[in-house]
Amino acid sequence: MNYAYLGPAGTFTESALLQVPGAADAQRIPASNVNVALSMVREGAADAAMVPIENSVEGGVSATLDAIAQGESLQIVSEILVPITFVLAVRPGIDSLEQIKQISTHGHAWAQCRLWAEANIPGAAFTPASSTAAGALALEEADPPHDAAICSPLVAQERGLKVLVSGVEDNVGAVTRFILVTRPGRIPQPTGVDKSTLILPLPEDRPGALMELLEQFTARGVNLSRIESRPTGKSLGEYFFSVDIEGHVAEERVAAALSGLHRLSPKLRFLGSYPAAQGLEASVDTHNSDAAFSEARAWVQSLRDRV
Ligand SMILES: O=C(O)C(=O)C[C@]1(C(=O)O)C=C[C@@H](O)C=C1
Repeated sequence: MNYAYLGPAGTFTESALLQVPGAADAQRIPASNVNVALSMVREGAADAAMVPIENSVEGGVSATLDAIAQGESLQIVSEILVPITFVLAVRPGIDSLEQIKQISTHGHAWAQCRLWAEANIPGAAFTPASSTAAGALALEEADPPHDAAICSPLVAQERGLKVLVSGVEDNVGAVTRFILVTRPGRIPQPTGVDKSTLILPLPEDRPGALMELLEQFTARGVNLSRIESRPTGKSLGEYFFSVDIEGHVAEERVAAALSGLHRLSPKLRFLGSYPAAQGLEASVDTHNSDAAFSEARAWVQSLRDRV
């Protein structure tokens, strides 16, 4: 196996990848952005890609949500959670916060440190970097493009960067969720604590259309753990929904919800069922259990057999 990931080395995405069994000894290919990492999988240059999808403070990572919703189909095979803490690393010659005029980091990291930055370096101009590690590595250049970078403590330590302040995040205990993506293939076996990800286009723009889709989950006792709307990019006001549900397609109630959704929105995209990184086994009412579904199906069949 070889793995593409949002690079360069030292990103939080690489920390997530290193949690995948075997990845530490496998070939790891840094990509300059999420689209490049996913294209490498689509084109066969990588077997899998690790990309960020959701942060507990900043919400969904739009680049990933959009890239997996369109283009050739991909499949999520696992998810990894990484606790997030940031340090403020500076270029040589910077000894105080007042000297910082230019700062860089990944947009998602900046959003997680905005209040700290407003209070402590109010005059500093922000330039987005392709990742936290890319912003930090630029500090090593002969003539760095910025005075400071917000990055992981690990990359600062590994590169021997000068850290002026640690723990600059606004929310202690933040977590980012990453997904491991492959070309469509076998779906991981259910573990009892699983998630499934779907892309749901609204079949038509009319009152109650979203409600009808959501009812498919409610009626089968399927819990949603994330729902986000994203523009399709085609015209103003045209959106699709990116949804995570608790449960595995091998479970009857999930399969029944999917089949109802497919009738309402035939262009829906199933992005995979995979083990949840945390959580409890979904509590399923007796009437939504696999046994209740098979019994009901057998009963209806017995009636249809008499036709
Ligand atoms: O820049 C990195 O190090 C990343 O792995 C990307 C990313 C993200 O996209 O959210 C990952 C974790 C942090 O929340 C900040 C940035």
